[in-house]
Amino acid sequence: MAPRISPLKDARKHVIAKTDKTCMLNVQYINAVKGRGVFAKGSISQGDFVLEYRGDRIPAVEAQRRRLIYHESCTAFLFMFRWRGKTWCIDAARDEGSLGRLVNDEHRRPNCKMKNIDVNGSPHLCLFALMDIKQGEEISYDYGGEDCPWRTEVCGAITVC
Ligand SMILES: C[S@@+](CC[C@H](N)C(=O)[O-])C[C@H]1O[C@@H](n2cnc3c(N)ncnc32)[C@H](O)[C@@H]1O
Repeated sequence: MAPRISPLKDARKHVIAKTDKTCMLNVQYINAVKGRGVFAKGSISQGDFVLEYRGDRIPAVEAQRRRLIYHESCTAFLFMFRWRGKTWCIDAARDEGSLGRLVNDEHRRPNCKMKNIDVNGSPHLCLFALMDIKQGEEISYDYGGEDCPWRTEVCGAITVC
């Protein structure tokens, strides 16, 4: 059997090639509230690189401008992060078929974590598995922040989460 490639090397390989692990992941429609999600087609081991959140990398000021002009459903694709002392954003609003933009939020028991990795001097947001993930499980991570309305609203009723 071929030796296991390190998760970081695997991430860099996919970042450079701009590819998703479509042999390991697929997209499924979940329901009208959540929309689509990304699911494991096979088992994923704790620590593995899962996918990159790909999109346009833009400075915070440009993200702010786009937030004002985008339809509300598109602002969910603006992922803010810090890099070298400044705030940046990956804007994945444009659907280019990448899987990263379709991963849903889970703040109680996420199975992945978003990490910022340096590839040839540029930051890239990559998901790594926090635990072993079984075939058929939904890939999730904690979006962070506190402004995710679905965490507290269920069919119009307010619940305590
Ligand atoms: C980055 S998109 C994720 C992909 C999205 N599900 C789709 O089908 O396009 C973020 C949006 O997905 C939905 N979403 C993400 N996590 C959710 C959750 N835990 N419960 C309900 N909706 C969620 C919200 O509508 C959110 O604005």
